[in-house]
Amino acid sequence: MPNSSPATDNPTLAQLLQRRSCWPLTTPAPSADELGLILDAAARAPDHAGLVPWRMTLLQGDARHALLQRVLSHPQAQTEAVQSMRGKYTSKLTTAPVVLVLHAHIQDHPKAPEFEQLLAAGGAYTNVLNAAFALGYGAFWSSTPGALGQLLHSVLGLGPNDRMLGLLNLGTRVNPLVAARRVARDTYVSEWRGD
Ligand SMILES: Cc1cc2nc3c(=O)[nH]c(=O)nc-3n(C[C@H](O)[C@H](O)[C@H](O)COP(=O)(O)O)c2cc1C
Repeated sequence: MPNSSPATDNPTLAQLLQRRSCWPLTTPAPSADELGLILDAAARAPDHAGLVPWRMTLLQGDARHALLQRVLSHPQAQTEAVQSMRGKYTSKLTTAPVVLVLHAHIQDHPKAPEFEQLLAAGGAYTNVLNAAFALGYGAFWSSTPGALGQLLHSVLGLGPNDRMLGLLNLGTRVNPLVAARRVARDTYVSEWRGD
């Protein structure tokens, strides 16, 4: 199998092969209808036993700043380590016009263990990235460094079966799109021929 991508005139696949993460992001945000479509794409992820483990808490406008303030004023945030991260937390929670706090709700299931539910959630969020890109918006999936994940878990009132999986920011790209450097396919695919 050659390692370079063959040409395709399939527009869906061509777009998928060009997807990039973009940061920073600004207004305009996706319209309500566009955002609905982007979020609906999550529900087309493969999902063992139909448990719908992916969850997203949607933040827009002033709610982003309100959540940041709740995070920073949380009793567990009154440490030097957290306060030294104020700038980073502010950037992650208030730069893009739309912020999705990503979490997975894990259920006990005899055939779908936790790791499969986390994989399904990852697939759902990747669909969100691809849908945003398809509509011409920028998106970026990032971690919750330091104590941010635990603080968001607490401020959002999540439970013991909820796992924080990061932040997905959505908005308009500030910088021009730079083509992705392709990873050679044989880095991640090996063919087993039975000999
Ligand atoms: C779960 C997860 C967490 C991530 N966290 C960060 C992060 O905190 N900071 C960062 O620079 N990139 C992070 N990334 C990587 C970016 O989202 C992005 O994939 C990377 O910059 C490569 O860009 P590309 O998607 O255009 O190839 C994360 C990716 C995943 C899947």
